[in-house]
Amino acid sequence: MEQSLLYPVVNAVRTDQKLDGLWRFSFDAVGVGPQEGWAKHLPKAVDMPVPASFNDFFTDKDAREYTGDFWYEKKFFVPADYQGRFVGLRFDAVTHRATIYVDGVKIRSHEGGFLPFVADVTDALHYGEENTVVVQGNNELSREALPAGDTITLKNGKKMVRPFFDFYNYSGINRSVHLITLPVERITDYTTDFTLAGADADVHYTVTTTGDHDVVAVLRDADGQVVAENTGKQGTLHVTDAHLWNVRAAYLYTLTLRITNDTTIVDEYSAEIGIRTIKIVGTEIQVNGQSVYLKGFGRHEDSPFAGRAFDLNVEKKDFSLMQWSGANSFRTSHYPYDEQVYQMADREGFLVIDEVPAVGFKMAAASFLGGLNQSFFKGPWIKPLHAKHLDQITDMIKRDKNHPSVFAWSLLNEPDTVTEESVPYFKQIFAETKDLDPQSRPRTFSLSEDDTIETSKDLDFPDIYLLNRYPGWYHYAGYQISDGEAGLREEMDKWAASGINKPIVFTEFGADTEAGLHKLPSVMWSEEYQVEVLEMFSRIFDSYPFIKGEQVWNFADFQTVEGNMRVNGNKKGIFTRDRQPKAAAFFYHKRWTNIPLDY
Ligand SMILES: CCCN1C[C@@H](O)[C@H](O)[C@@H](C(=O)O)C1
Repeated sequence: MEQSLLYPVVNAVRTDQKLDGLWRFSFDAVGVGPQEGWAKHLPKAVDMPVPASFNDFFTDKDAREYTGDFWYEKKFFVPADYQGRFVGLRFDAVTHRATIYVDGVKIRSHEGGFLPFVADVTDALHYGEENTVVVQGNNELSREALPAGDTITLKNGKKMVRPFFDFYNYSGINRSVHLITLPVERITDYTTDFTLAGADADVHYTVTTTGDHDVVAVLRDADGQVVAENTGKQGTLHVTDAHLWNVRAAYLYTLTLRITNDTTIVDEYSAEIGIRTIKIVGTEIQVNGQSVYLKGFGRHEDSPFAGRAFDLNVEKKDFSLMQWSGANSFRTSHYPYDEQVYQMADREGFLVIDEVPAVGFKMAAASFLGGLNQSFFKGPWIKPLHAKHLDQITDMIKRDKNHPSVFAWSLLNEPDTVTEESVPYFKQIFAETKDLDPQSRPRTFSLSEDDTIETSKDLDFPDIYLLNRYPGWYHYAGYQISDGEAGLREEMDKWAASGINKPIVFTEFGADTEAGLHKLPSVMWSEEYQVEVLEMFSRIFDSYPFIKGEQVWNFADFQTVEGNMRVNGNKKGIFTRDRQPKAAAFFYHKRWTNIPLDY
C-alpha cells in the first residue's frame, strides 16, 4: 500500500517535472541485467517513448510478443536547491511490475501494472548534477498476480504469456513519470464526504500530514470565491446554496488544504471536488437522491501505436464520442485507468465504475485458452493472489476516492462464483474492503453467463449486480437469436421473482462486427447484425424496471491475443479502433439521447 497517491501539482511549495519522452530501452531475455550492472547503465539500447507500451513499435514478432524482464534508462538533472526537500519519482503505471534504481542504487519495487507508486529518491540523488534512473520491468503473468494468466516457455526457450483475459498484454511504462519535490512536512492524503440539507451542503473532510502543524481548509466555488473555510485536520465546511455535482451537469469546487507555520505556507494542496451523494435505495442508483439510469460503455485504454499508454488526445476524442452518443457512464474495464480519465469524467459529469484488474479468476477462461478445469479459488495460488488483490483494491480506492465521477468499485471481473471455494475468498475481500471508502460507495463485481441467480454462491456480497451476457453472440447467435432473447427473458423473470432488491446493470453485451461489412438480411459480423443484437438487448432492458443501466461491450475495437476467435483483436466496438462509427454508434446516438436521466 502506498503512503501517498495524491496526484502531482505545482504551486509555491510543490514542483512536478514530467520525465516523459524518449528513454533508452533494452530487453533482457536471458536475465543478465542485474549481474552486468544494468542498474547503473544499459550497455546497449534503443530509443523508447514514455508513456507507451513497447509492443507495437517493433516489426519482429519476438520483440512484440516479448515476455520477461525489460529495462528503461533516463538521465535527468537535479537542481542543487532541491536538497532539503522530499524528492520522489512518481510512476503513474509500469505494467506489470518494476524495480527502480537511481545511479545504480536500488530504491524500491512495485507490483501492479495499473496504479501509481512513488520512489523516494531523496537520499539517493546527487544534487546539482545529472542523475540516472533505471527501471527493471517485467510483464509475465501468473495465477498469483493481477491480471491472472500463465507464462509458458516454448521449445525454442522463448517465454510467452497465456492471458486468462481478453485484452493484449501491452507492457512497459504505460503512463507518465514525474520528478516531484515536496516539503518535508506535507499533506499526504485527504478524504471528503458530503451531507445535503435542503439547498445547503456539508463537506466533511480529513487531512493526513507528516507533521504536527495544523491545517487550514478553504473551499472556493467555480468563480474562485471562498464559500467556506475551517481550521483543523478534520472538520466540516458548510456550504450555503451548494451547487451540486450532477450526472452530465458537473459543478466543481476547489478544496485547498494548507499547512501554515505562523505566516509561512509549509505545504499546500488543491484539488477539484464535486459535492454529491451516491446511494443505493432498493433497486435504484441515486445521485443526490435522484434515481439515475446508466447509459454507456465498457472501455479499454487501447489505441494504435502506443497500445495501453494513456494518450490525452485519444481520451479527448473518446469523451467527445461518448458525449455525442448520449452516454453518461463507463466502467474502467478491466483495470484502473490513468488519473486524468477520472479528472475528465469529473468535469464532464460521467459516472464511473472503477475496476481493479482482478480478471481471469475463473478457470473456464483458462480452459477457453486450454487451461485446467477446476475451481480457480481452490488453487495454491490463492493466498499470494489475495494479498496482491487486497493491495490493489486499497490503492485504487486511496487514489480515486475523491473523484465525484466514481460511484462504484468493481472488485473483480467475471470471477468463478459457482464453487463453494469462492465464498470464503469473497467473504474475506468484502470484509477487508468495507471501510476503505470514506463515502461507502457500492462495491460490486461482474457476473458471467455461468453465474446466475441459480448457480452463483456469492450473490449476497455485491451492492449492485453487474451482468455480462452474450446471447446473440457466444450462444443463440445468428438466426437463433430469438432463442437468445427468450432465454435472457427467462433469466430476468427469475431475478424478478427472486425478490432480490438490488439494481442490475448490464456491463457487457454485444457482437463482434467488421466495420464496413453489410448484408441484407444480416449475417454475424455485419454492422446490421450488431444493431440487431443491441436492439434485442434494448427490448429486454426496457422490460424490467430493476435494470438500471446498459454499458455495451465495447466502446471501441481493441487489441487482444491472436486467436481463431479474434480478427486482429476484439471487434465488438461501437466505434472502430481509430474511433470511427459503426452503424451501432448511430443506434445508440438515437436511443440514448432519447432516454431521460431517471429512465
Ligand atoms: C467471457 C465473457 C467476458 N467478457 C470479458 C471481456 O474482457 C471480453 O472482451 C468479452 C468478449 O469476449 O468480447 C467477454
